[in-house]
Amino acid sequence: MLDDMKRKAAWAALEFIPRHTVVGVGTGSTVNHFIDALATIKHEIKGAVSSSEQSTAKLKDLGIPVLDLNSIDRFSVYVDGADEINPDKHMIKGGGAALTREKIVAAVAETFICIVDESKQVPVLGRFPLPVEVIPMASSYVARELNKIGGRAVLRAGVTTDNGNVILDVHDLEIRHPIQLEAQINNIVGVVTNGIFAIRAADKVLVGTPAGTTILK
Ligand SMILES: O=C(CO)[C@H](O)[C@H](O)COP(=O)(O)O
Repeated sequence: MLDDMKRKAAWAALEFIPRHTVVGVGTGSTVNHFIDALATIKHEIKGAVSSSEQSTAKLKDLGIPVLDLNSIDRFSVYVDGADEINPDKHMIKGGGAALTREKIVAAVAETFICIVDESKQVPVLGRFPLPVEVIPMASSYVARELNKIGGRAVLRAGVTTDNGNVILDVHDLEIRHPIQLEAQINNIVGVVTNGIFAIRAADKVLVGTPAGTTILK
C-alpha cells in the first residue's frame, strides 16, 4: 500500500519535467519509482544529476546519462522524497544517508518537487529522528552539542555516507522553528549538513494517497 502511494507520487512528477533539460534526481525508494518513470522519457531529456551513488547506479542501469554537477550552472527541476514534510513544505531528509548531496543538488535547481506518500505529512517535524552528517573525528563532540539543544543523538551503526562521513540520528526533537534550527545545527563544528530542509523548502509537493495523487496547497 505504502509503496503504491510512493509510486503514484513519483509517476505524477513526470508531468512537471520540462523536456530537453537536465533533471535533478534524489535518493530513496520513492525516487527509485521516479527513475523508472524518467527512463520512459530518457530520449527527451539531456540527462540527470544525481544525489547518491545508489541513484547514479540505477540511472545508468536504465540508460539515463549522469552528468557532473560541476558542469552545470543551473537546471530546472529537482525531484526527491522526504522522511517528513510539514504544511510549510519544510522537510526532514536523510533517512537514506544522502542528505548532503541532496542539499547540494537541490541548491542548484530552480524548483524542488517533493514526492511523498501521505504517511510523511506531519504538523510538526521531529517524530522522525533528524539525520546529521558529521566528520567522523567530531562525532562524540557533535553528539554532545546536539544533546545540549534537547535531542538524543545516536550514531547510525554501520553507515558511512558517500562522502566518507558518519550519521548521527537525533531523537526527541520537536522542531517548531525549522529554519532557525537548520542554521543552528549547521553552525556546530564538525557538522557537514543536517537533514532539515527549510532554508530551502520544497516548491511543489506531490502526495500519493490510496485514491491518487494530490498537490499540497
Ligand atoms: O532523504 C532521503 C534519502 O537520504 C529520502 O528522500 C528519504 O529518506 C525518503 O526515502 P523513501 O522515499 O525511501 O521513503
